[in-house]
Amino acid sequence: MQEYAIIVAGGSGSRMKSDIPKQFLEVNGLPILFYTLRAFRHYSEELHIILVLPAGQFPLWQELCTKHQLNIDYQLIAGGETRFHSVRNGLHAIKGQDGIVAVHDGVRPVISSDIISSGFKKAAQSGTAVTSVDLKDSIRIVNKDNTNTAQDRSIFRLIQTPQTFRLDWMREAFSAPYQPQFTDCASVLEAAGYHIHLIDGSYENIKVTTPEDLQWAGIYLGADQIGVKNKV
Ligand SMILES: Nc1ccn([C@@H]2O[C@H](COP(=O)(O)OP(=O)(O)OP(=O)(O)O)[C@@H](O)[C@H]2O)c(=O)n1
Ligand SMILES: C[C@](O)(CO)[C@H](O)COP(=O)(O)O
Repeated sequence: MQEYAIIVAGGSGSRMKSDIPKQFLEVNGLPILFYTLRAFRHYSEELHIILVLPAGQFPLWQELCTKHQLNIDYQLIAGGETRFHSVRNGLHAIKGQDGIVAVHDGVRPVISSDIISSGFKKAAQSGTAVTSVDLKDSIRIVNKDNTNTAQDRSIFRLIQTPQTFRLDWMREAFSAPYQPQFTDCASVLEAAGYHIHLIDGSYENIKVTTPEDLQWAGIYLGADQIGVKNKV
């Protein structure tokens, strides 16, 4: 079965508060997005990779590819208004009938081949595979009257990407109108009635969102000895 990866990097990065789009910020001398693309290409030479970027960022991206000599085969597609729309644009670029699609945040550069592979295997068996980890902190719910109450954290999981699905199920789910609660692909597939299967992610698989995340990305991507498998 053909495997596809949609790497979404069409956001504005408002929480990073940087002049340069966060997916282009350098970590250990290379743009974040390079590590993500290389991790997926490292997983498989056969993988059809679709990169989704805001159309206005295409020229800057091309400059960076030339500067850093990025030599990876992928298809470039324009992003949309929200993550949901960017994923949908990526899906429209897929012409085949059958396949398995992994959707991954461009700003999660510390992703291993093992996790990518588990997602494709689980989705090929069961249709859905969503990466997740246990919570390590205690959590409390803030009530309407501004009091707060402890929660049982064992019933929660933190959701990461890749999120991997059957292509036909994704197409059906993403034909629905956008809803604000669609913060990831799993919520879209769930709304379409599909059961979401969780697989293990990793604590290193951080989403670079706010400035301090850059330091952790630098440590993980530069580390030899702390179990990170996708160092480039
Ligand atoms: N219209 C959008 C919005 C988000 N994304 C992508 O979805 C991923 C997760 O989103 P997030 O970390 O929130 O990125 P931004 O939307 O860029 O950041 P912020 O919310 O701080 O503005 C990122 O790789 C981002 O580029 C996208 O492809 N298209
Ligand atoms: C898709 C995601 O990374 C899963 O944790 C997350 O939902 C993205 O949220 P964001 O607010 O768009 O960063």
